[in-house]
Amino acid sequence: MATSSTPGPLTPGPLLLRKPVKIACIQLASGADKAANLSHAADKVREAASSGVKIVVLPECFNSPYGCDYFPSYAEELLPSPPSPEQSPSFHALSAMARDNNVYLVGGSIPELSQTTQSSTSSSDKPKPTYYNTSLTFSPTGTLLATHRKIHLFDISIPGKITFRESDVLSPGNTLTVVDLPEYGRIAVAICYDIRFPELAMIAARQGCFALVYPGAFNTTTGPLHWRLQGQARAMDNQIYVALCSPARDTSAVYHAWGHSLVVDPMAQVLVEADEKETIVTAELDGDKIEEARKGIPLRDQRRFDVYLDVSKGSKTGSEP
Ligand SMILES: NC(=O)CCC(=O)C(=O)O
Repeated sequence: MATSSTPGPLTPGPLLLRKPVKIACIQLASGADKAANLSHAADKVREAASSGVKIVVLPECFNSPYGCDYFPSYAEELLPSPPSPEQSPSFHALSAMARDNNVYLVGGSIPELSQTTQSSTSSSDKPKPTYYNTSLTFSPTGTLLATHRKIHLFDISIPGKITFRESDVLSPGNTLTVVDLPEYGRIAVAICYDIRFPELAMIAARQGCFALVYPGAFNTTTGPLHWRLQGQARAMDNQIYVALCSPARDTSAVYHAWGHSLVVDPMAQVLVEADEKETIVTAELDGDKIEEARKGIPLRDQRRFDVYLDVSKGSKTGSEP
């Protein structure tokens, strides 16, 4: 199940990933038709599972176009859990994809609608819609294991290139998501822009995860600069596997995703990387590789938390402003 706490003691090395496991990132081509996107995703999950994959990852906003104008009209209610099929066709489709193919499924992300009632002194309390960018992870029996709401919203402005403000429409989540996959170990799930915040990845790694999994949709400005680099950096910092799963690029859409879904190993080597077209990339994850990396370069035992106990407050010895 998902946890959201401060880091506990490190899990002893060999237990991080109990046995090798094959992961797939489905670089899905989706369009404006949600039902068609769900059905296409189901076909691709079946295809991935037929090659022995046990952990399948879908991209950010896999069932809709990506953009602030689209979030409200594609949003689904996820509460109560499980929601009814009317509230969330995507929840039910993802659960069936996991169950029918006997895989763990990190179900990309979907826009989530949460109807919160504002308490007020007036007699008519009106529900206020709140939207999140939310990732659901299912077990091989189709049970929901974790819900991650994107914590860091994608608000950037690079003049002449790209301006995007998720926070115009979306609200941020507030919890780190670590998911136990009983046969294998733990993974962390976060969404796209979350990858730019190494603190999140480090906490997850220190909670004993063997992989950081990011459904994402970088763009054609920052993608070539930072997508692969971020994946390699998080893997290198934490000596852990990293999987990034993008939508395929659709140049007729408003937002042009970078693509290039990839898997990086604990020594920060890219094991597999797509181009921009629809495809499935797979890689075998092996716990021994994590141990090997950590034995050779023993960062775990060399950290100086006595010096940088809390980065938000500067160094512990504190000579900087
Ligand atoms: N969907 C996103 O969060 C995009 C993030 C991105 O492109 C970046 O540069 O960061």
